[in-house]
Order: sequence, then C-alpha cells, then structure tokens
Amino acid sequence: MTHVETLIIGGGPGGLALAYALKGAGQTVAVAEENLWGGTCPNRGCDPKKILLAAVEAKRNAEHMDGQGLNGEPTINWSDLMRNKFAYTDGIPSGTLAGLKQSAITALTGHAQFTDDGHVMVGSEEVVADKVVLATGERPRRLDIPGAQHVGTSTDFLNMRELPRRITFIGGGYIAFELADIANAAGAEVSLVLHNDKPLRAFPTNMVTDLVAQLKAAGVHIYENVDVAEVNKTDAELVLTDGHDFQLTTDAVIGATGRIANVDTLNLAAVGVKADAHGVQVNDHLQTANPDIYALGDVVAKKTVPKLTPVAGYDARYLAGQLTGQQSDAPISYPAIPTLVFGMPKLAKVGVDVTAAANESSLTVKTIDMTHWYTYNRIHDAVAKVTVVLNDKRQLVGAAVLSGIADEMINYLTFLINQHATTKTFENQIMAYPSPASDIDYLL
Ligand SMILES: Cc1cc2nc3c(=O)[nH]c(=O)nc-3n(C[C@H](O)[C@H](O)[C@H](O)COP(=O)(O)OP(=O)(O)OC[C@H]3O[C@@H](n4cnc5c(N)ncnc54)[C@H](O)[C@@H]3O)c2cc1C
Ligand SMILES: NC(=O)c1ccc[n+]([C@@H]2O[C@H](COP(=O)([O-])OP(=O)(O)OC[C@H]3O[C@@H](n4cnc5c(N)ncnc54)[C@H](O)[C@@H]3O)[C@@H](O)[C@H]2O)c1
Repeated sequence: MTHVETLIIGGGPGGLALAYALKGAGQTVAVAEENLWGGTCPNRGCDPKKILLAAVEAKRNAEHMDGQGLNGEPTINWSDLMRNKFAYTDGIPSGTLAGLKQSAITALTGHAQFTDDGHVMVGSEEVVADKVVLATGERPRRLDIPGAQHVGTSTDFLNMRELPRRITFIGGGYIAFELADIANAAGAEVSLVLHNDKPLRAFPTNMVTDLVAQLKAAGVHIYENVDVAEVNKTDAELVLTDGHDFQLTTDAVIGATGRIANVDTLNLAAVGVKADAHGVQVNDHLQTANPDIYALGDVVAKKTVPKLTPVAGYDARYLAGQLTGQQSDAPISYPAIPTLVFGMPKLAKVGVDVTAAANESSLTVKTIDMTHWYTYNRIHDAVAKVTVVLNDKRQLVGAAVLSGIADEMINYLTFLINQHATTKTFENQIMAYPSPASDIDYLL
C-alpha cells in the first residue's frame, strides 16, 4: 500500500506539471500512468507532429524560393524522417520516469481506478491519498461503422514506418488538416473526407477558404458532405463508401473525428464524480462534486477553453496553488488562449472571435492582406493575412492570422491582448528590423 498526500492519475503534461509543483512545495506525491509516461503531447501529439512538420516547412520554403536564387525542390524521405521522430519519442517514457524517480515522486505504472467502496487501486496496489487529481486526458474517438477496424488514429499515423501511396483522412478538424498537410508534402496522394462543408469551423471562413485552396493546389482531394458509412478491405486496398454514390479507394484511412475523455474505466460513479465523453464536471476551482477529487487538463469538460498542452500546464499551476494553500481561493480564470492549425500555411486565432466581432458596433475589425509585405515577399510565402479586432479604447482584443509564420505572429498578438495593449503601446517600441515583430505597429 502506498500513502501520499496527493495521487495524480495520468502522467501527461498536466499531471506531471502538478506532480513537480506539489513535490517542490514539500508534499508527498504519486503519479499513476497506464501507458506511455509523458502522455499524449510528447509521445503521440504535438511534439512528434512538429518534428514531421519541420521537414514540411523546409520543403515548402524551398519550393517558394525555387527560381528566386535557390534551385531544386527537396523531397521528403519518410523513413528517415520517422527515424528522426522516433529518435525523439523513443526516449520520452524512460526519460520521464527517470525524472520522477530523481525527484522522489512515486511513479506507479498501471491502470488506476476507484473500487466500489471508494479506494484507489493502481494495478493491484492500493494507494491511500488525501486528495486525488484526475489528469487522464482524452483518446481518439472511433467511428461506429462497419469496417471501423480498418480506420487508424492519429497515433497510428505518427508511428507509420512506411508512408502509404494513398492515404485518406476522415474529419475536418485540427488533426485531419495537420496530418493531411504532412502526408501530402511527404508525397502521398491524400484525400480529406468531411461529413459537412464546414472544416475548421472555429476559424474565420475566408481564411479557411484560403487554407483549403492551398491544400487543393498542393494536390489534396477534399470531399465535402460525405458521411462515410462503411470501409471495406479487399486484398490490397481499402474502399470507403457512403451507402450512396460516393466510393473512394485508398491504402490507409485515418479517423480524426474528435477525441473523448478517458473517464469510462475509472469507476467515477463510486466516488460521486460526474463525467461523460466530454470530460469530468468540475467547479470553477477544478474541483469535482467530491471535495477530495480534482481534475485538470484535457479530461476536464471545458466548454470555451481549448484542450491544449499549455492549458493543462496552466490548470496544474492553479491546482498546485490551491492544494498547497499558497494561492488565494480565487476561481480559475484563463487569459486569452491562442489556437493554431499547424501546417504550411498555419492558421491561428486568439481572443474575441473575428467573425462575431463584425456585428458588434463597439468593435473595429481590420483585415489586412500581407502577402506582398516585405516579411512575406522576402520568403515568397504563398499567402499571408491578418484580421485584428480593436475595442473602443483602441485595445487589441482579438486576432486571426494565416501565413507560414502565423505561430510566431499569434504569440505576439496574444501577449498584446493579455497586456491590454492599445494601438499606442507599440508606437514607442523599437523592434529588430526587418522581422515579423516589426510589422506589428502596422497591424494595429
Ligand atoms: C495528434 C495530436 C496533436 C496535438 N497537437 C497539439 C499542439 O500542437 N499543441 C497543443 O497545445 N496541443 C496539441 N494536442 C493536444 C495535447 O496533446 C493535449 O492537450 C495534452 O497532451 C493534454 O495533456 P493532459 O496531461 O491533460 O493529458 P494527456 O497528455 O492525454 O495525458 C493523460 C495520461 O493519462 C493516462 N491515463 C489515462 N487513464 C488512465 C488511468 N485510468 N490510469 C493511469 N493512467 C491513465 C494516459 O495514458 C495519458 O498518458 C495534440 C493532440 C493530438 C492527439
Ligand atoms: N494544433 C493544435 O493545437 C492541435 C492539433 C491537434 C489536436 N489538437 C487537440 O485535439 C483535439 C481533437 O482534434 P480533432 O481534429 O480530432 O477534433 P476536432 O474537434 O478539431 O475536429 C473533429 C472533426 O471531425 C468531424 N466529425 C465529427 N464527427 C464525425 C463523423 N462521424 N464523421 C466525419 N466527421 C466527423 C467534425 O465535423 C470536425 O471537423 C482538438 O480539439 C485539440 O484539442 C490540437
């Protein structure tokens, strides 16, 4: 039996950040992990994806410069790129575990769940803790159709040692767009099958249209309003059908139709915690209906806050303050959080929704096509657009950006929003020139 002050279930970015913070404050802490130590982001999410994207960015940048002083278009060698990816991911679980042990945090490998009488078991070991924090994250949602066993997940894609000649993604969200862009640049014939005509619906329609046009120009086939009803496997191929006229032959299918919370095997009902596929219900202190059980990160049912790695870390910092009594009892309050579809180009947004802002008389919405600005012209970026929203005090309150470097730009704009910067704030700054930051003065 293990006795600790706090047991954290889930060894992903959120759970680990909390474990280190509590340990640093002098608590005894245990973390339980049933799969890969480190969780989704470094093993099968953000980090491996961006390693693959590094090659895509280099290739696209070289293509943009072709004939402009740089000759030839590089090709991506998938097996070398995956070797590069595995060289990073292979060390994550053991490195994570070693870090916990070094910090004297108890690391328990196994499935954690509550017993019917409210105890916690990790595998066959009972853990007695004053507080339990659920940090179990989410997993890919599986389609419930005949042939679903032939539909892989983002995890399968990020572990593919060979790139199929033809690959099809089902879904029109972050994961489908990001992975489709990578597979296309790496040389596969890529299809994207959407069950509606509203891909990336949280982003401004005009920018999504531009992004879709870029993908189509790169050779991605996009099928809209198709509800895949069945996936049939023949000797060497897979055939997708919608039960009507649609038929698509491919070599691999990846489903990217959303993610569901890891709550169903925890036996939460036994301890009075309410949860469903969207996540665990918590109050504004990340506390469940059971006062000794909290939740953080992706597993929390969040309505307006995106489920992202830095958000899990933010939750962890807040909970560490609450569980050690080192912070006031104030409810959690999130700053403006940027969200981003990685690719070439990248699509990003933060703060007040730019589409909704157009109907608000107190807000000013400015859209600027920057494609021919020096910053983008220098690298011959294919498309560069920004929309900013200013309130009646001339403070920046929202933005959306589409470009190859939208990740960098959205971070500057996020900082300005969270600092309540006005159009005046930037007038007196001297930024390194020429650089994306030196453009900001002209955006506000
Ligand atoms: C393909 C992909 C790309 C992504 N890209 C980005 C990105 O670019 N930027 C970004 O910010 N976010 C991205 N995300 C989201 C990001 O990975 C998550 O927001 C982040 O990992 C959440 O951290 P977490 O600690 O809450 O959960 P997780 O990282 O999911 O960790 C939860 C852990 O709990 C474990 N667990 C679950 N149930 C139990 C149990 N009963 N007992 C023991 N252990 C259990 C799981 O095995 C897992 O290791 C991406 C996700 C995916 C899938
Ligand atoms: N860059 C990033 O920050 C990043 C990248 C990847 C993932 N993530 C995280 O992972 C989450 C999940 O990503 P995702 O792309 O799987 O989900 P998503 O919610 O972004 O998109 C799901 C898509 O699947 C479609 N869909 C839903 N049901 C369907 C069905 N039955 N058939 C066909 N299509 C269907 C939806 O219309 C939507 O387009 C994100 O919301 C985010 O939290 C973040």
